[in-house]
Amino acid sequence: MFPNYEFSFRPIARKFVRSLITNHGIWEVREAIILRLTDTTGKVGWGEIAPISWFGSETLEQALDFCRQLPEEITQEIIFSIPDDLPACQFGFESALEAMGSGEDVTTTHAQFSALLPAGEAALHQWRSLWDEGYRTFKWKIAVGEVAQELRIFDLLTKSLPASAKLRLDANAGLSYPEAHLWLQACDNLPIEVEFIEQPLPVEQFSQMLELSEAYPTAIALDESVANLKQLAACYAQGWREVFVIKPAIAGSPSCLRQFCQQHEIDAVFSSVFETAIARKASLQLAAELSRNNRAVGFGVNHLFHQEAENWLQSLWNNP
Ligand SMILES: O=C(O)CCC(=O)C1=CC=C[C@@H](O)[C@@H]1C(=O)O
Ligand SMILES: [Mg+2]
Repeated sequence: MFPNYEFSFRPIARKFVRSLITNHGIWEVREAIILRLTDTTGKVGWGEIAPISWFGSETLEQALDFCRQLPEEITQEIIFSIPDDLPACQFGFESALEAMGSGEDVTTTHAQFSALLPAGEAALHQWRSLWDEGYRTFKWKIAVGEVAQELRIFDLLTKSLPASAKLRLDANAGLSYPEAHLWLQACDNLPIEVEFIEQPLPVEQFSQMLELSEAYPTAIALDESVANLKQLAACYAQGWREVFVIKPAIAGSPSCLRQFCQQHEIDAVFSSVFETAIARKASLQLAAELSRNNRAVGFGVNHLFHQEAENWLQSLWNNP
């Protein structure tokens, strides 16, 4: 018989310092659910449910409905039977359970993180302060503005970044097939390394992305195409062996994710979903366990939020 856990939850909302602009649109506020499990000995485990519905996870409302229909006392059996169409809930509850016996924070330096740059020419003005903070890998959103203008900014950016910097481009599925060719050609013979172009085409154009991955030296990373475990397994089964961007907080069950990554040894880049310190800790622990090829993790996003609010959440988590 599994032990019971006292369960409580509440929605939270955190405003981005400045709107996050991607091909998916403009994102002003990051909403999520913070949950707490308390076992019979009084040990507490915090979890976070941070859906991204336009990536294919459940919506925040669906996650709230799921939490509302649960009893105040839940068991591991309930947690491990959360359906696959609620991947953010699977992550939130299972990582809260794992947090009960939580180990120390994973120590990482900024050099092991990739910092997210603002879309458009604002990137030209922001990279230096992030470089000074210690970041050496940067991600820039493309397919937000007009392609010729973005290629011009890209040229300036690759010439202004130090030669040891690495740059990732994230199209959020917003390029056309011809534009993807243009960007991949523009990535050749540059003064800095373009590590990969992330999700250049829509999810349904998998075969075109597989073809692009074999046609150019610059790697392609799937993100929206592999947002949850079912998609991850499907793309692997269809032959994808380049980069997989894994967002643990929306991928689903951490134990199933571990099993998949250990079984298939994929080239994974772990990525933030703009979570609080609660899901960040659980995600970075998974990244530390499952990352290969020494790729920076896409968690250089704290600068996108007002830090005083983040500190309050950190204290909530440290002093239940
Ligand atoms: O992966 C990173 O470097 C930072 C996180 C990040 O870029 C994203 C998080 C969530 C949704 C998207 O806006 C975006 C992405 O597409 O990877
Ligand atoms: Mg992405």
